[in-house]
Amino acid sequence: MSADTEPDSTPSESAAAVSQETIPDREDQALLEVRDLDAGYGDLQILTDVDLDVADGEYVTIVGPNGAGKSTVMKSVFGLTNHMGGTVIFDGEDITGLRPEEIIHEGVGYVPQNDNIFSSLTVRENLEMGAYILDSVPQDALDAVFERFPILEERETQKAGTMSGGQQQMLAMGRALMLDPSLLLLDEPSAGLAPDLVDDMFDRIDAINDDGTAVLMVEQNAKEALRRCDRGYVLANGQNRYMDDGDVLLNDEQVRRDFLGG
Ligand SMILES: Nc1ncnc2c1ncn2[C@@H]1O[C@H](COP(=O)(O)OP(=O)(O)OP(=O)(O)O)[C@@H](O)[C@H]1O
Repeated sequence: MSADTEPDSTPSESAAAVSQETIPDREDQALLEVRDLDAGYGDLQILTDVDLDVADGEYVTIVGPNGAGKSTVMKSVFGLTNHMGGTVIFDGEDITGLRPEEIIHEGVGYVPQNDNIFSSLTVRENLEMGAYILDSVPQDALDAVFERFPILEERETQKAGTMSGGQQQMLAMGRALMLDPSLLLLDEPSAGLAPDLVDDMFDRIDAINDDGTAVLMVEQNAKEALRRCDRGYVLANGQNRYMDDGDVLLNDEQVRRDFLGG
């Protein structure tokens, strides 16, 4: 569904339409706080007044129609869009307008949807690139990634571009985990995966989150994402529409009808 054909939904009774009043009070444990974010590309504004919170260790997902601006939210948190207004606070620091290299330093890892590996480099070289901001590659981080994704150790010397889609996605995640981020941004991690690999990918994301890393994920596979996450946001036309616990959104009649295909 394109942005200009999005349904003109109104808040339903159960799922909470987002306003400052409905954002939970997570002041004590807030890791990421996005407030009134306006952002876009060049002069083109895509996001308007977007609010979003991720608590320490929380698993949050953003769903919504094609072109809603979901990826733009992720890119904006990671300093890859033109910032036009509002603030992004991470772990108590104002990271609004910082460059991606600076944001990585703060503890945010980002796995983009496309072009998320270096195809001509080996698996190991890709992982080492994940730690490029450090003077040397931390062996314990490499060991932890290999432990989490044993296939990457098996394929250590293989050119990344020759691996399957699922393995490349694991590599992209592994690279982002090399700096042990406290927040991992995942843009469409199941995109392009064979159906039998999608569940495995979601299980791996669950495991990363269970080990304490907060996750902010954009997914087209909205129902499964809402099933797995703690809390979800529905974004449409570059604006917040709903925010609630994943299962509340999943079971909300209007959200289902307008955004989840019934
Ligand atoms: N680099 C760019 N330059 C200009 N416009 C862009 C750029 N990237 C995205 N857009 C536009 O921003 C809008 C939001 O795109 P975005 O990719 O954030 O949406 P999305 O919700 O992630 O969609 P999808 O589910 O299709 O990936 C779209 O109209 C898109 O065409």
